[in-house]
Amino acid sequence: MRGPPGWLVRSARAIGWPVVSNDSAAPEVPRPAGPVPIVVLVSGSGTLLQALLDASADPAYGVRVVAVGADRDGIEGLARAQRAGVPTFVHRLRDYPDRAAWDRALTEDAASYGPALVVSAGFLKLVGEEFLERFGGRYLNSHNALLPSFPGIHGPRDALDYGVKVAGATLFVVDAGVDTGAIVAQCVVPVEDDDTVDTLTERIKQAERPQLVEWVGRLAREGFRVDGRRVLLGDSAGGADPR
Ligand SMILES: Nc1nc2c(c(=O)[nH]1)N[C@@H](CN(C=O)c1ccc(C(=O)N[C@@H](CCC(=O)O)C(=O)O)cc1)CN2
Ligand SMILES: NCC(=O)N[C@@H]1O[C@H](COP(=O)([O-])[O-])[C@@H](O)[C@H]1O
Repeated sequence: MRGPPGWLVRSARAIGWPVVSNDSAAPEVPRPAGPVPIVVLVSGSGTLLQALLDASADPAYGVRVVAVGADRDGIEGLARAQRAGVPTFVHRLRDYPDRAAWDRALTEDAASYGPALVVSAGFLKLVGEEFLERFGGRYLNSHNALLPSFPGIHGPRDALDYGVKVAGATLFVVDAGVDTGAIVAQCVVPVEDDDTVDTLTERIKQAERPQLVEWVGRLAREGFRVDGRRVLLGDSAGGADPR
């Protein structure tokens, strides 16, 4: 995958946030002062979201969760956002005539908060073309398996069924495939002989939370670009320091 195309760079910059790009014609702009705004998408208990909320309480982290979106009501992830005073929005697939209409509503709501990055943290829906056109190259997903093994929504179960000896989590830049985007970071945990899906899922999450916090912070603070299968941080990407 190439870096974001020129029009996407311009649309990100239109809201005041630089996207480091392969497009040498796209002018660099200085990063605005203040924390980098992110929108987080959730479908469940939201412990990854909580890790981001906790980290962003420290101004030195440099990231602010400006909104939390979900595909369902009544989940602890939304309650965590509300307790933190963060606005929420919900779009249930079944409330829309088709998937494209749902994708458009999700895209528009997320975009209305002006995020520099969107982060899926346990969001159990595939986003569509409109979402990827708006947020392509700046939409991250944390997945509870060591990609490219065990994509989908049952990573720990599929890993156990296969009999692997290590499992883990992958943070990647989402593309149009399912869990196929360029990898930002991976962490590894052992699989124990007596593991159940629940124990392995929890062990993975314990490693996944600090990984997510560390890398969302670095990507947001330093800028990045996608070069083929590699994700390069601002300085190593040869781009201008976004600060
Ligand atoms: N276009 C993409 N959207 C998203 C990706 C992605 O790689 N490409 N990653 C996800 C999260 N994800 C795993 O990390 C994931 C989410 C959902 C599915 C999926 O098959 N969902 C079904 C519904 C399944 C169900 O609810 O039982 C669906 O959307 O219809 C696979 C992987 C974030 N979005
Ligand atoms: N493929 C998507 C997927 O399965 N995502 C996984 O859901 C969990 C969310 O936990 P949380 O709700 O406690 O943050 C995380 O482990 C995340 O990788």
